[in-house]
Amino acid sequence: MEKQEEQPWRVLEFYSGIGGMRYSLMKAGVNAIVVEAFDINDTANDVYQHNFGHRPYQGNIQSLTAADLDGYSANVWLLSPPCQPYTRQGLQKQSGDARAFSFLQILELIPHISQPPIMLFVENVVGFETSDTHTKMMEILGRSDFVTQEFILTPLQFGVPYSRPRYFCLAKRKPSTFQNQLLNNQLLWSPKPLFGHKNADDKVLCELDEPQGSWDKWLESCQPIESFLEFKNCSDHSEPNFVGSTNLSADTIGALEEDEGNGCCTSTFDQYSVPLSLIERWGSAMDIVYPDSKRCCCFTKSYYRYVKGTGSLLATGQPKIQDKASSLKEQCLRYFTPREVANLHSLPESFQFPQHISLRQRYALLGNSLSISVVAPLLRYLFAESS
Ligand SMILES: C[S@@+](CC[C@H](N)C(=O)[O-])C[C@H]1O[C@@H](n2cnc3c(N)ncnc32)[C@H](O)[C@@H]1O
Repeated sequence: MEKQEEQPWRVLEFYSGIGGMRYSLMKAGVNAIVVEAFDINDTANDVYQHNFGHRPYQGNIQSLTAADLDGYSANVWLLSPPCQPYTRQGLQKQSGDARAFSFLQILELIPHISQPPIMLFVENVVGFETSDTHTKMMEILGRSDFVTQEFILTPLQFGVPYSRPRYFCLAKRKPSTFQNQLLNNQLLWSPKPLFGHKNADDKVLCELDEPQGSWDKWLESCQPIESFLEFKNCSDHSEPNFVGSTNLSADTIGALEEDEGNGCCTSTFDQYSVPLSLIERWGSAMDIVYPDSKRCCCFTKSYYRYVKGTGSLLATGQPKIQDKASSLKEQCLRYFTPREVANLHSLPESFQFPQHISLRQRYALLGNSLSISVVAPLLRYLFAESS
């Protein structure tokens, strides 16, 4: 779809979830409107509607036709398709996984749309870039006259103490061009081009190629986890030790009340403490961080349901027992609250869950979402200097 000067870009948000792409677009500050969002999940759509006042189209993306898409006169597509076909925990069936069908099918429609999108943005897990779905995506984009630049980036590179490396594909249809055309057809591991490093010479290009080993060097410039917490202490429920003057968010209180209503919690903060039985059984597999840590692990949709590999736990014990030798039981371990996970995903303060969304659903929806601190600068770069 061609665009008139000064008109806002018309965006379609596929696999919208709780709206991470839309928040990123807002944060990027580009002149764009989301003309429709699409998600099959009722609960995700409740949250999206609660925050944006618009309910996404609730159907299977696989059933959309070229005529349906023509009807939106959109010129930008944002897509964050399911990642299970490519995750290490999954069976890695890639394009053979039913959850990958809708993504390939929607891309296959591009040549059949009377005015195809000018820009495309795809987010997925690391591992996608070596999948056969990726090969097919690149083949369709090439056939449809798109030029691509790909990135693997993590919030750690943007000052956020959160390790969530993700794959991103930015695509522009000719004659549109990227700000830095030297990076066409490359996979980059550095955010430098997003910060206006326009004239990439060979030296910079080598640096951009560095795989993840070098991520540690970004840690020093990250804020401590403490800046993302809404409360610190899990041991003394009568006197919660709030960080700064912040009170618990309406979100957290909502989740607590709702779960108390189900009779599964006796004291306000109990549901965030890690039970001793879990510590005894899984202690050695837990990723434990402290308020002054500069890194925590990726929160997945199974956080709070399973311990291993689903996200970090917070030790809120006194600094003097912050050493490995001290018993885990003394370290006062707790889960990050949904609001804290939202903060680490850089969702805005205004983001809220409707009351009826349970604690587990909140974690699941957040685990599926994305880092706005990473996606916003990528979108700004994608939209820049488009001709
Ligand atoms: C990785 S999540 C994307 C989350 C989103 N970016 C956010 O910020 O919350 C994938 C989303 O795609 C939705 N989904 C998966 N398959 C779908 C399909 N065939 N049609 C419509 N939505 C689908 C899921 O319900 C889920 O919300």
